[in-house]
Amino acid sequence: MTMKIALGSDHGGVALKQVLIQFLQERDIEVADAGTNSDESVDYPDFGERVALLVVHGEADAGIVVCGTGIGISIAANKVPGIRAALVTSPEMARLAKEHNNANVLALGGRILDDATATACVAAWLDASFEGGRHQRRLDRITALEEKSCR
Ligand SMILES: O=C(CO)[C@H](O)[C@H](O)COP(=O)(O)O
Repeated sequence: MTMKIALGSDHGGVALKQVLIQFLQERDIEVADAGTNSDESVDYPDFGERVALLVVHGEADAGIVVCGTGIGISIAANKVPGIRAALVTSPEMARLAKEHNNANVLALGGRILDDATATACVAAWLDASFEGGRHQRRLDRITALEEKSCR
């Protein structure tokens, strides 16, 4: 079955988002582009929310969010219960974000990473598998924390 990934960015991440869309399509991965699609200044929480909702509603298998640093848009995506957005700057972090954290959203900085490093991060995240075990116990604690703080 084809995997579907939702991508969203602000103006600081739009150029990298386009590079990543092409990279994913070359790997036969279906893409849902949640915008933005120009250099015009926009607010990253809107696009972090869009991607996060596509993922938690099951309309995408996972998401990628990009802003200038990746910081703001990852904070925004992580406000949606069920999202584990990981901001990474290296392929090793990206691999561990899947193996240990089962990150369902990858966050990248369009003004921080060059295209080759960013695509290597995405490849490492996609190719890795969640290890479960002690890591699942910790994710269960995060889910419990979400439920506790939403009450
Ligand atoms: O990285 C970001 C948030 O973490 C944004 O992309 C950045 O703050 C946008 O800045 P500006 O409006 O000056 O282009």
